Amino acid sequence: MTMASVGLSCLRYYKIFLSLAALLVLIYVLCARLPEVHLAACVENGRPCNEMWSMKERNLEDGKDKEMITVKAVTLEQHVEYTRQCEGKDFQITRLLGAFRSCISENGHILLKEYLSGWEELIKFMDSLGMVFGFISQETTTKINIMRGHLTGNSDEYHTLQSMVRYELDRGLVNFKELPQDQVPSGCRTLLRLHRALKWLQLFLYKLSTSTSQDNTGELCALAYEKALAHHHSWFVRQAAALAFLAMPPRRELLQVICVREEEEAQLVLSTAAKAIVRVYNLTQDVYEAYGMLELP
Ligand SMILES: CCCCCCCCCCCCC/C=C/[C@@H](O)[C@H](COP(=O)(O)O)NC(=O)CCCCCCCCCCCCCCC
Repeated sequence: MTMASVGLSCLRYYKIFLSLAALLVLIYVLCARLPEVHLAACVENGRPCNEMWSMKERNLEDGKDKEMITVKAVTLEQHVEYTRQCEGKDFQITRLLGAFRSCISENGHILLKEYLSGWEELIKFMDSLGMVFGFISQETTTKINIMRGHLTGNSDEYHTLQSMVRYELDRGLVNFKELPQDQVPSGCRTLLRLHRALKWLQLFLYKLSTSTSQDNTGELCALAYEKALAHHHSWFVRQAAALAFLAMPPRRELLQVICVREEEEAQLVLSTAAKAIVRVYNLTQDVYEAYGMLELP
């Protein structure tokens, strides 16, 4: 047997091994069972949410224009903030809304503690979808932990996004050229990763709010991902994300995790969440743009 033929057969085994590995990963992702999501026990003022919702909806005149939608959203915001409970669930859309709303201070600064609580709620959401989303949840947790590390002991400097940017820039802690291997990544760089993912989330929430039960949630995810995030990720991460999207639960199940039952309620909750996130996203984007930090390595 010549060296060339040994090399060729090794290459063949290597290819077979690679294909098998890819197939196994695919089967694992497709077969991983998402946890059984029971119908959410959504209680508001001691009554089932949908009952409360129909009452509220009846009290509002029906209208298709934007203004009417805003009126409805304001009503929802007031209610979800104080009374809406989704019993027995880790993830609470009220907490998510509360965090992303309250992270904007009166002068339009982003309060980091509240911002990170919003992210922690999103981690709970991902965790409730099962293991397939574990790597995304883990990556998010890593970024949150880096941020929490910065906040610990430097709470004044890291009180807001704006104070963090000033502090890190003044001390030369932001690296514009390359990611330093031997030091903790800066808050500016870390938050930028989360900020980019918020773009994905706002697009996804809007798509989900305007979709129907016929729409494939994985496709909605993928579309939003292509638009907002894919170009920031390596080839490997893009493949892993594509596999995770295949395992996205159907819309109906997602809505159960969010704890809404009726279509109208779903649209309101999702678009309200998207709006709250857009405000945070835009304010953050302005800061990163102003300091030329949108491409931090
Ligand atoms: C529930 C569905 C989840 C779909 C999530 C879509 C985003 C998918 C891509 C995430 C890939 C994460 C893998 C690692 C990426 C990192 O390379 C990359 C760059 O970091 P580096 O510069 O330090 O290397 N990291 C990141 O971009 C940070 C990604 C953070 C992902 C956050 C995703 C949040 C998803 C929240 C879903 C919640 C839906 C809520 C509905 C009410």
